[in-house]
Amino acid sequence: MHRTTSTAARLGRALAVGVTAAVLVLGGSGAVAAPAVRTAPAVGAASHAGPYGQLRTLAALSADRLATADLVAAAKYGTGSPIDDPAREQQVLDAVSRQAVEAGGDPESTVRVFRDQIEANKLVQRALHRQWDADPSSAPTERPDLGKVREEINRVNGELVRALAASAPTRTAPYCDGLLTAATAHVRHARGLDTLHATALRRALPSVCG
Ligand SMILES: C=C(O[C@@H]1C=C(C(=O)O)C=C[C@H]1O)C(=O)O
Repeated sequence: MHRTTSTAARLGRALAVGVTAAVLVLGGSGAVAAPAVRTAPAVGAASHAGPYGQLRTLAALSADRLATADLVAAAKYGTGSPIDDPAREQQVLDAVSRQAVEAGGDPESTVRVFRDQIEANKLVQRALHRQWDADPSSAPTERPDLGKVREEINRVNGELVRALAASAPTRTAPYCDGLLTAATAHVRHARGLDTLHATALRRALPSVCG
């Protein structure tokens, strides 16, 4: 019988693709911090990369951010904490708006991109909660620390803000949509994303171009 991928397997895959997951796992013997590992392509290089490389960096960072949705979903599952947290969302949007100005980017378009990033994250969380409700044996057996996962989200947010600022001319170019589609497909295959995460990745990116 088909069995839904466990959270541990997903976390392993997230680590394998290089997403930092400094996750505090709560266990009977106390808290164990998983190792923090390297992340996506160096964003400092994004401004030197060509248009396709810049868009691939944006897609890769968006996939990094989406990988955290599995951990957030596990952190909230069975706790009564809602998937939607409007206060936290506002904090994220205020922070990225400030960071965009610091990075020489456009705060309005940065906020638009992050609204989509947040919707994509919640899309994954909702789907996983539905899966776990339908098949409790597939539900996570460990609960990540939401505060630690949010630290990781904040870190990816900062990288994404800087990558957006560094790719401003590419993002308003007429070829942006086509290149972004190709870059998204590349990241999907390189990361081995399943249908849910591939769908969410597309949901994360429609405001990048234009
Ligand atoms: C990721 C979380 O879940 C939702 C998605 C958010 C995001 O993508 O930044 C923020 C708040 C929540 O609405 C969270 O609660 O931290």
